Amino acid sequence: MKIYNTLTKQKEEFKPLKDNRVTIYTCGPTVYDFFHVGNARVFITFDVVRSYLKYRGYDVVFVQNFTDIDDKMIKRAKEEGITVKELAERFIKEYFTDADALRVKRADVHPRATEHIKEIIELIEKLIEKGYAYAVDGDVYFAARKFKDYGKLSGQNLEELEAGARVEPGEKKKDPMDFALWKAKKEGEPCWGSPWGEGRPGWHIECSCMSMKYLGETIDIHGGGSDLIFPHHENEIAQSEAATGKPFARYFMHVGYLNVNNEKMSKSLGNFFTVREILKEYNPEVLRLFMLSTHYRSPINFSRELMDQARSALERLYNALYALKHLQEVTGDRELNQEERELLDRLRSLKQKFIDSMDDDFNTAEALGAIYEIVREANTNLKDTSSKKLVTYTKELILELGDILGLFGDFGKEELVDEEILKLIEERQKARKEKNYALADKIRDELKDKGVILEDTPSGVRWKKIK
Ligand SMILES: Nc1ncnc2c1ncn2[C@@H]1O[C@H](COP(=O)(O)OP(=O)(O)OP(=O)(O)O)[C@@H](O)[C@H]1O
Ligand SMILES: [Zn+2]
Repeated sequence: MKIYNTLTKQKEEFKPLKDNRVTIYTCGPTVYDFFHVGNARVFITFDVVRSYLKYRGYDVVFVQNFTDIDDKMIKRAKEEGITVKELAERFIKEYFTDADALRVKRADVHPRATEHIKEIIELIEKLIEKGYAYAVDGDVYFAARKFKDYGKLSGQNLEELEAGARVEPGEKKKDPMDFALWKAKKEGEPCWGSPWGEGRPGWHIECSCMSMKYLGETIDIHGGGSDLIFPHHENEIAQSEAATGKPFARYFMHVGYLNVNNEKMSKSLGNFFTVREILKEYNPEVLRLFMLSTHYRSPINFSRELMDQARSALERLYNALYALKHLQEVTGDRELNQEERELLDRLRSLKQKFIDSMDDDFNTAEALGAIYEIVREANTNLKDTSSKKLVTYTKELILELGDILGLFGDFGKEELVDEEILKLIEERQKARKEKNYALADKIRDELKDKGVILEDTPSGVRWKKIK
């Protein structure tokens, strides 16, 4: 299988460092607010990467941190009149609520920066010892120029890096390219004791430290959004490789931006929707299907129109599954005939197409294409005279492939009806009997708003719930 590696700017054959074991670290959220749909793209992408690697038989160890101390955290805590710790506790909880709703599986470890201060200090001490870092008045900086490979990830040379570098007010670095490992305490800020006085860690060092602690000095895959390539991941490489003399991560994967009107969705621009808001309107799988319909490295534009299209596509997929479930009940158990064997061959090659697409740098858009083709084959070729074996195979295949993408988790849950819905369906049936089609349509719309889709079949009305 191939992965596009930002380090080499090309697709490379993926081979884990150690046998079958794959170690992944992704940069998680700064927990000062609810996360937005742009952040969710990264979480969903790596959720799929992880579950596909597992599907392919790898033993995956996955770590995603929480940044629970930085300028944004301090500022927001002040505004809210609470401590940074209270703020972090609150939004870590909210993160899990939303991530669970999106069916993003929990990482094996979710380490927090503030719980690794001791290890962070040890790493900084090591960098000072090796001559890569220096302390000035309680701050510690990394001397970027000392690390000869600085710029290798973002592909920038020294002049370009110098042109972009600047010294912020209050910083005491010797060179604009240097960056902070430790920041001396400012009045009213949370702080920890250190050999350089009270202070707090910089942002980049936490990830180097926690990645190495939980996954080893060299890991297989390091990921995040493309905005992290520079300076965050560049600095992580410099710090870690300067300390160990070993490669930090073998493959860097970066997720493209989720945009709104061609501008990156971000809190600072104010053009964001939280996942919490979006899930009031859409089923979580609609958001997943929407995201996965584009390759993870390409930009996506977020819009209601595209979300609505994803909703219709998801409905069609569920419809096909329900139709297959119905067929399972009415078909007979017999061996496949010639035509059916040919159909089975086509279904098997579509499964292979799914795998080939995912093997090609996790091309979920094409992989979904294979699922749509399987559904098309099912819709046109399977009927109540088909072999039950083939019907079952097709249904299970769609569920198996969908599961890798975190889809169809609602399948089979339609029996959990609420009373109100049943009552409305009954009223609509009554209206139809009385030929009061205006009322019947009104009720159908009302149900639709509740996410209930009705289907009138010769054997009566069937329905399912998709938000
Ligand atoms: N619009 C976006 N599209 C894709 N990924 C994004 C987007 N915005 C943020 N990310 C990613 O989300 C993850 C969580 O990061 P973090 O919580 O620091 O977000 P953030 O930088 O505060 O977001 P914002 O850019 O809105 O301030 C990071 O991997 C980041 O690269
Ligand atoms: Zn990070």
